[in-house]
Amino acid sequence: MTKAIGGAGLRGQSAGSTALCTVGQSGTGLTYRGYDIAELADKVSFEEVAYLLLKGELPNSEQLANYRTKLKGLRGLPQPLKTVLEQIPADAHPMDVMRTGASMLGNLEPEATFADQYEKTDRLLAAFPSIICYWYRYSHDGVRIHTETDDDQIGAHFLHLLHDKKPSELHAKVMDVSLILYAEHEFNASTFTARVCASTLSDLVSCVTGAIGSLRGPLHGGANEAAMELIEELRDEQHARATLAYKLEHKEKIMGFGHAIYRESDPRNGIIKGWSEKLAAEFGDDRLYRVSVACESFMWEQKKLFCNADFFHASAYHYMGIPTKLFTPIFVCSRLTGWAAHVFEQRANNRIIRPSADYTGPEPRSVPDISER
Ligand SMILES: CC(=O)SCCNC(=O)CCNC(=O)[C@H](O)C(C)(C)COP(=O)(O)OP(=O)(O)OC[C@H]1O[C@@H](n2cnc3c(N)ncnc32)[C@H](O)[C@@H]1OP(=O)(O)O
Ligand SMILES: O=C([O-])CC(=O)C(=O)O
Repeated sequence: MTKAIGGAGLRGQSAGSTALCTVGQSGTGLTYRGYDIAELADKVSFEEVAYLLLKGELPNSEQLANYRTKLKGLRGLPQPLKTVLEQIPADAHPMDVMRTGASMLGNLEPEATFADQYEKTDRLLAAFPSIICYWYRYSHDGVRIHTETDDDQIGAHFLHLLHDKKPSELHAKVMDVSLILYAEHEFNASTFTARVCASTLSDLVSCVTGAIGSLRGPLHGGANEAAMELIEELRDEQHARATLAYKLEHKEKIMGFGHAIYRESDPRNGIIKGWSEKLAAEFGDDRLYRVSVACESFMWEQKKLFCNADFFHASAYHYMGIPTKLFTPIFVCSRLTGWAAHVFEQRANNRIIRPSADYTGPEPRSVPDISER
């Protein structure tokens, strides 16, 4: 549940309207076009959620089959894009790779008119896992991968490209759920970036590359990687509590905790936490899961701070063999759907977004000659 909040960061102020999502308004906290996140994560696939967000309603069986076939056909990367990806060093930030990859694709396949927006979004949706995995496998393993797998689901396709083999049913399911959880979240910082860009009547890829830049920061999407860096250092529950106590005493932010809108819990957390527990059991070493649970209880006891969507994603992704540096790019592969749906919505009822500022500078004065400064 939300409580009234105000102050810096435009907190608590409405910056527009949307039919896509509610955050903190319904009993359980998060809905996409009226559907509760828990029900979506339980009953449908990410491709159905993408269709829902982008086209307005869940697809029927035939529409879903056609949509999957279409997306599968768009996974290949043009040679000039592969050539660019091959120039990017292994120690580059993978979110910079995503930004450059999206931007290069936008150069090669520009959005000629807004009527192309659905086609261009589907292309990005299909190509993003290929972009990040092509760069990762080339720069880290020295191989040029073929990016067109026959996996029905985008999550399974990502794992297939990354590990060069089809994922287990469990891993494919968890990736699918993860993509659903990350798909959309109202006027968060990256989506708002996309909408501001869209409001100038810019092109879709510019909106998306700007949004990638906003998502990159550790206060937003980058928190799942920062959470992993924290938990991998924790030996056991006692060490977890002592480490957090030290950090809180030194006024450090604990990444993966807290939220700008939710006040008591993030409805995505319980879902990914449940899958992380299952993955821990399969993995055969549950240390990361146990220390994460210890962090969760400690932070609630001490600060009434709760895990957001990112915290248990860290252990879940790690158990599936995903390198930490690829965590936030996966968020991009999912959130693209929300960003694009917001761009469509902004374009359909546009006025340039241009707020005012409260001036705090000097009173009007005249320019002194340079010899007097
Ligand atoms: C998918 C996502 O993007 S979810 C967000 C991912 N980001 C993170 O996990 C980063 C860590 N969390 C944070 O930095 C913040 O909680 C944010 C950025 C998510 C929200 O920021 P705000 O809206 O400013 O937080 P909020 O107003 O609730 O903060 C209240 C108090 O709790 C503190 N606080 C909030 N989160 C944390 C945290 N993770 N660790 C320690 N203290 C915290 C704040 O410093 C603030 O203290 P103060 O009143 O003494 O200044
Ligand atoms: O809503 C926010 O501010 C951040 C968030 O959880 C998200 O974008 O998923």
